[in-house]
Amino acid sequence: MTSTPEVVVHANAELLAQSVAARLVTRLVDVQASRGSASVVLTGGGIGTASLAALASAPARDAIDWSRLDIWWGDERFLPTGHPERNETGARQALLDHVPVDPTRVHPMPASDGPDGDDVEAAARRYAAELAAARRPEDHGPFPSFDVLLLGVGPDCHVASLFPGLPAVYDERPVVAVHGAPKPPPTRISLTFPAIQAAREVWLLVAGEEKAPAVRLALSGAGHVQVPAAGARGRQRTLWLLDQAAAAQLPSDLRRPSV
Ligand SMILES: O=C1O[C@H](COP(=O)(O)O)[C@@H](O)[C@H](O)[C@H]1O
Repeated sequence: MTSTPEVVVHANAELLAQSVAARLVTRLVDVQASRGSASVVLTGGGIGTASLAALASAPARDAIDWSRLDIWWGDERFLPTGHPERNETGARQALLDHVPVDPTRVHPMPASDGPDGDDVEAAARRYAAELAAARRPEDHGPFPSFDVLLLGVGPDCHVASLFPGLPAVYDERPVVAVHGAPKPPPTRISLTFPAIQAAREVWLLVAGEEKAPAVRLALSGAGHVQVPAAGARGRQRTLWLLDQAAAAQLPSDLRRPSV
């Protein structure tokens, strides 16, 4: 069972990033108050990383108990540790290096110089095992039901590293290796739809006019094989957080301004 998408449009990318940061504070604080700890899945990409930087700069960030937050990734570029193109590197620089996270609760996807070397299939299995070890009895699969799962959207409608028509969009395993991604680097690791759709809330962050056709397609009833963003839905909430440029091709009944 997944939720119907809601759309919120902000005036520009900067306000969008600040709004995502504010929403994260509110949601994670609420979850921690009710359940003790919370989990978030991070995304790479321009607006995803800008949102993390906005969170690092937000005074309210200290309302989050960073020591009771599990941090996962939705996808990773399979490159050496610390490579500037790794999503982990961007997230650490933008946010994680600036807040008191518990290092044992930060779960980056393996790097190509990690314990499995350049065996990306083994690295994907390793991440699946790490997810399985973190699942609780109330979860909806061999992985945690994440509280908030953040995704960027590519102009080709990809989310995480689920690219249109590639085998990963059909895969039932929670984590897979991706070969031949059309966006560099070609080798990646990604969560798949079963893990994404088990999240309580999925938030898609999209900025820029080059993304407007992808946003329109994803919200017009397209299938998830050719339009992976259309399959990104949370069990309780699916929130499309857009700037005006990304929302430009949406029918007016789907655009809800932020004020
Ligand atoms: O390669 C990736 O791209 C997407 C979108 O990035 P953007 O810069 O176009 O916003 C991102 O969500 C994903 O995590 C990343 O690996």
